Amino acid sequence: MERKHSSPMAPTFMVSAPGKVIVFGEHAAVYDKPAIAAAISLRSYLLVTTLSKSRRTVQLNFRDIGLDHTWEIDTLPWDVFHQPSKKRFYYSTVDSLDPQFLEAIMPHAEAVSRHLPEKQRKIHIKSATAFLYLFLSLGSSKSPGFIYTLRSTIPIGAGLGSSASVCVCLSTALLLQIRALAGPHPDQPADQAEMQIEHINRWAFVGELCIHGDPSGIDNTVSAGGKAVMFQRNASGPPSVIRLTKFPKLPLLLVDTQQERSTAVQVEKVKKLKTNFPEITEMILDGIGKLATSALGLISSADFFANSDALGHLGTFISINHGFLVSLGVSHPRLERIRELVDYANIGWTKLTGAGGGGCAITLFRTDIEDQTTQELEQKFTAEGFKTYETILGADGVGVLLPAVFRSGDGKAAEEIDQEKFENADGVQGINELVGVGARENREGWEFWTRDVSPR
Ligand SMILES: Nc1ncnc2c1ncn2[C@@H]1O[C@H](COP(=O)(O)OP(=O)(O)O)[C@@H](O)[C@H]1O
Ligand SMILES: C[C@@](O)(CCOP(=O)(O)O)CC(=O)O
Repeated sequence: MERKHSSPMAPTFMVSAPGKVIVFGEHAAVYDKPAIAAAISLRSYLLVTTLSKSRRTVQLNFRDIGLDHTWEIDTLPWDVFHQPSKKRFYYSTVDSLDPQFLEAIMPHAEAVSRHLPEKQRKIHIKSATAFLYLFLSLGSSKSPGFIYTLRSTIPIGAGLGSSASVCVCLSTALLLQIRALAGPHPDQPADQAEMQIEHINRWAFVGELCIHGDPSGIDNTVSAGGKAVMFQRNASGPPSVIRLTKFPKLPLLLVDTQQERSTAVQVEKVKKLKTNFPEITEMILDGIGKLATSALGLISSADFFANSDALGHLGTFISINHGFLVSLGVSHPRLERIRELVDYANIGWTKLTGAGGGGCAITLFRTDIEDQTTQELEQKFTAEGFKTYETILGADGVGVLLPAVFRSGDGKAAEEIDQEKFENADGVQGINELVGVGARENREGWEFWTRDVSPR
């Protein structure tokens, strides 16, 4: 209730960024091989409330993981982050974390969730570290107080890029607050939008570094820009990103093993394999990269849907990619069970997506499948404790709702999204109904940075 008495200095606003599926190339992407990923319709939403001048606190309220912590702005290590020799700017490229910054943040990050078991607290500390690193890098000691409330419809740690989408939301909100972003707006020149997406993406990558250690950058790249991309990290410079503007609407099923795992652990597993068996691991990673390149050739061909063999070829690439990932040791019996059920029903081709070790699998359907067959399969998945998702590939990237008010096109009154409504939205459906991007017809307000769509 106290909130109602405060007089906000800036309007409450919201940002949103999508999750993703990696269609080809996970793990190999970390070792500079090409990979293909597409944004999906599941998203994270971050509501930013500005406090009155007298309240010099910053509150991080990550509802889905139960993290709620408030820091006094004046006690944060601004002097360390703002030393002239180390100060970074909104347009800076940061590709590694500064140990001195991390050391300065640590006592503040470790102050969170002291009442919780160690395993859960560790997750909270990582999220808090990512937030504080970005807040101190981009913000100012003179900053007013804020509340950052996050809710997501992306399952956490399931290989669908939940962490990247959170980092893209944080980076966008902070860049908007320091007025480093002029958009998005409908008349924005494409090259300006492209540059702003790039700034968002660079800082989101810094957040990913805090959560993961050694991310390739593919997740934040596709979450920030949306649609689909061919991504290749480059040891000696910025990654190459090819926007796939004509990515086909593939008939995909997404199945979640509901088996917990961490991206950092799976990436570490592959690193160890590479250290112990460098030649053979390099061969596998190289094979995965070649599959991504071949798949790109296939889906870019003008007659992809007209050619009756093309979908089958793509499916074969998916099966081979999964086989390679099994060889890297990042599958899981629950993922293999999904593959077994799909293979047995003979309805398509399956691979794990994301880091593996649990998480999700994607199945590319054949075209001639009866509805009844897929329904029976989905029932089997449910009976065995899997969760299926329907999603659309090629969703919009990061978007903004500023102020956090919806105006319906049908003459209804404007609807304000306040802290309380957002916190109390009931589950995924409640979030989608309250703030969902494109979830309701005739709803105006959300704006997206639109990438240069000229083919590259
Ligand atoms: N909804 C969320 N709220 C807060 N933190 C989140 C959320 N989703 C993801 N994260 C952060 O990202 C981590 C999961 O990242 P990761 O293991 O890479 O899974 P994913 O494959 O979904 O990205 C979590 O431990 C947490 O730190
Ligand atoms: C395994 C990897 O290629 C993808 C990880 O995806 P996710 O965090 O599981 O959504 C790691 C990376 O590219 O950073």
